[in-house]
Amino acid sequence: MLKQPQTKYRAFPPVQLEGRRWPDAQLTKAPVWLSTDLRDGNQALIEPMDAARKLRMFDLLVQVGFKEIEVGFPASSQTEFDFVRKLIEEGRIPDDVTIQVMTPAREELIERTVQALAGARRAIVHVYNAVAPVWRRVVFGLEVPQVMELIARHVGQVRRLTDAQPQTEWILQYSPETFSLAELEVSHQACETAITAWGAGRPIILNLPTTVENATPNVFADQIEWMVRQFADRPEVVLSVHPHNDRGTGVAAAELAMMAGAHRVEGCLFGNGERTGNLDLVNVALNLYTQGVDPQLDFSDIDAVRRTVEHCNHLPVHPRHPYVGELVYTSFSGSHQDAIKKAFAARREGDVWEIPYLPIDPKDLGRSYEAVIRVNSQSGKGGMSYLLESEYGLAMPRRLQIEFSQVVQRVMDRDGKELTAADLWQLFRHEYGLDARNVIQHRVWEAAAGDDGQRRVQLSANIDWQGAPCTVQGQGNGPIDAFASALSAAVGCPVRVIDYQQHAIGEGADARAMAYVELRLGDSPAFFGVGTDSDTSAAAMQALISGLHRAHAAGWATESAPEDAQCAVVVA
Ligand SMILES: CC(=O)SCCNC(=O)CCNC(=O)[C@H](O)C(C)(C)COP(=O)(O)OP(=O)(O)OC[C@H]1O[C@@H](n2cnc3c(N)ncnc32)[C@H](O)[C@@H]1OP(=O)(O)O
Ligand SMILES: CC(C)C(=O)C(=O)O
Repeated sequence: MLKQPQTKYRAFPPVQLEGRRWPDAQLTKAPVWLSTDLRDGNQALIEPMDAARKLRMFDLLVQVGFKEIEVGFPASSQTEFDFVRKLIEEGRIPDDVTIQVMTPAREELIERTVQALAGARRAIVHVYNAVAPVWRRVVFGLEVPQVMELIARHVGQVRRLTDAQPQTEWILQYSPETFSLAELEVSHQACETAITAWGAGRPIILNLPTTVENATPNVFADQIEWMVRQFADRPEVVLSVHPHNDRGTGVAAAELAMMAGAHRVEGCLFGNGERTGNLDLVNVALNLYTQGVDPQLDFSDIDAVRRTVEHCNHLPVHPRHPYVGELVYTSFSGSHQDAIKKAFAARREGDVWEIPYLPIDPKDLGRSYEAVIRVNSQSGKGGMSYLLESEYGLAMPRRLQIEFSQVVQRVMDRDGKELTAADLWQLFRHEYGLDARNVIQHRVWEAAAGDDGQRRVQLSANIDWQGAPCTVQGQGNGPIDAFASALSAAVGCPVRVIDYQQHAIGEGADARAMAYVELRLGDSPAFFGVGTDSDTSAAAMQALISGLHRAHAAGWATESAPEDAQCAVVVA
């Protein structure tokens, strides 16, 4: 790269526009959309579409809701010509859809183009020629007056040929190709020349392209507002824009152009097209949708649209592509996951969509919440607890989330891979011994009230303590308290329950209790235990043993069992 790029490149000059209004405009309705997937998109493909792929794309565009579709460049090849004939002759164009075809300003090509449209109910003939200085000088070798003469002659020819087929309702589209690179006065003169040659007052679309993006989108917006002012009092003129994406700002250019007064927008699905692509129409449409504006295009099964587009174009859509990419609704990072999880929990039916890091509800586009949160080494407790809650119904207490996320992090640090919900669930079951059946049997009965008059219960349980069956007994103000005191006696060290929470998972006959206990063994730090059972007391007791096992496994143990222990629990 050059140290002094100004010796080779120069900035496009800003537009001198007094009192520009577009910066204050707000987009409140959808533009007229024109899909050029079958023309500009197609001409950029490694393998242009055959008839079958073209038809599939056409049907998709109709189904999504496009009312104007550029179906090809009939003079370019027999395939293109035949495709247009097929649509017309087989009656495949719905009454509310208008097809458009493109031709350069060349006599024999215009003639063939109009022939291709014979019998169409309504059609847009799209004539283009480049108007920017470099093209005039290098490509055509024409001065401005000769460019105007070229337009007048060829638009006049389109008029004569189409007038001879009055059964079709004709619209002319004229594109001063390379508009964004041209002097505004020259583009304006080119458009006026086309209007005059077509016949003042007859419907015409003036389509203003950034054939190659060459400036920041505000410059394009200025250019469009300047043109809008020239045609403000001519209702027969539809001002259209056709952005490309060379600087990566095709969408911004289209949006600012709409704010500047463009009525119509041309582009392709997911931004296929020459070089870095045409404007991505899905992106603009869904940007409108997220502002509460009906885009008049239906992407409620966006993945089906993507699959068809990938099939027709033989090109993949990037996993990070706005709204549609495989990863665009996924958060891996902990702080994002935490915010998303909290926002989902706070959200009530009918609320305005306010979920952090998710500009749109994936469900509106037919995507599930499944992929919203995925867990890797950048994740925290929020992410893994969201997955365990959404997939397995676990409502883990906050401190358990913190404890288990350290277990998850250790596995991540070791393996460095993503953990799925199923992986996390397996790790959780293993860590908290959910598959072990530690409480084999238990019995609880009322004991005489204590001196304080409070209720006392007596509990006896057959448990499996580290592979050895034994019976423990204890008393307390409820089954959990009684079981804690039974275990204290059995292990010879006080088992203190700091916190206990329980909830159901599943419904009806399949419902199970999920119990979470936080305990200390003697002076140990707090450990969580988790238990599950169809019986709520059994679940709680399982959780206590689970916590005890974990404390024990971490090296916290009594020195020896007291002599009056009900069973010979051997603790290391
Ligand atoms: C920005 C855009 O997307 S514009 C659309 C571009 N799309 C396509 O080109 C796809 C289809 N094109 C084709 O199949 C072919 O190019 C055809 C059939 C149109 C023409 O093929 P050819 O006659 O072999 O010409 P070629 O492809 O080399 O085109 C260049 C010629 O057309 C002229 N030309 C280019 N654009 C235009 C135009 N809009 N109006 C008039 N003449 C034009 C060039 O000056 C050049 O003329 P020259 O041969 O006298 O120097
Ligand atoms: C609108 C036409 C001429 C076009 O495809 C372009 O300029 O990119």
